[in-house]
Amino acid sequence: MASVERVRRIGVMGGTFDPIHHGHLVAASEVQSYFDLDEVIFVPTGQPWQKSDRKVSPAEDRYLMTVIATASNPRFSVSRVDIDRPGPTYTIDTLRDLSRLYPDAELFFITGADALAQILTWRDVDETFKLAQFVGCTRPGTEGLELPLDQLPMDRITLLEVPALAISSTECRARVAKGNPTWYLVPDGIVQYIAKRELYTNR
Ligand SMILES: Nc1ncnc2c1ncn2[C@@H]1O[C@H](COP(=O)(O)OP(=O)(O)OP(=O)(O)O)[C@@H](O)[C@H]1O
Ligand SMILES: O=C(O)c1ccc[n+]([C@@H]2O[C@H](COP(=O)([O-])O)[C@@H](O)[C@H]2O)c1
Repeated sequence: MASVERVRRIGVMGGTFDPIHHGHLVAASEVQSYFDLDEVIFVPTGQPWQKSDRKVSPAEDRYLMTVIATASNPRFSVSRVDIDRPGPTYTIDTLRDLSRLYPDAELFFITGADALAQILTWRDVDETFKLAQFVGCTRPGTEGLELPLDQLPMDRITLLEVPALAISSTECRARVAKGNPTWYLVPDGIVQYIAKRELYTNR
């Protein structure tokens, strides 16, 4: 009897990753395991339009850091779709591009609770929910955050408790600027890449 092939399940972890840290990696790993995902694709943003009030490192640096941080996990990969698309980055475009590349796959877009709480401000959000299921991971500091539950399609959203890592890219950048260590907050290769490229030194 011919075996029935399971639909491929792909996680999509979008982020600015400036820099990528262990909070991102643990969230992706937990969602991969919980939903038995075949793969998690990390997608660094091109131009994060909701962060236009701050200086964001060059996309190639953020892309390379994401490659370095994910290289050792056989289920993790990195996509350039957002950094190669000109203009502001919208998740609707990310998911359209990935749906074209993986037409038969089921997509799971992974966010932290803070990003999920802002999701109604995203472009074409109704359409976005049609292209992927959403997974909102708990994140320290977001405990009191109110999700607009009555306005969200909760049948397309799973809230997942992940091991709490109180790490943010903002804190990592601030530590580098002050000369404090980031060892063990980010993978070793990222500490070394930040030093080599002199990122976040405000020079
Ligand atoms: N420690 C964490 N635990 C769980 N999710 C996280 C954590 N840090 C970031 N995320 C989620 O990862 C995604 C990408 O995050 P992003 O690259 O903006 O990192 P960040 O640490 O929030 O950055 P910044 O401090 O610069 O705003 C977002 O959905 C965010 O909510
Ligand atoms: O689609 C949008 O309008 C939109 C607005 C803000 C953020 N996002 C996406 O949310 C993910 C996390 O974003 P950030 O800025 O918190 O790193 C990343 O994939 C962004 O492209 C998407």
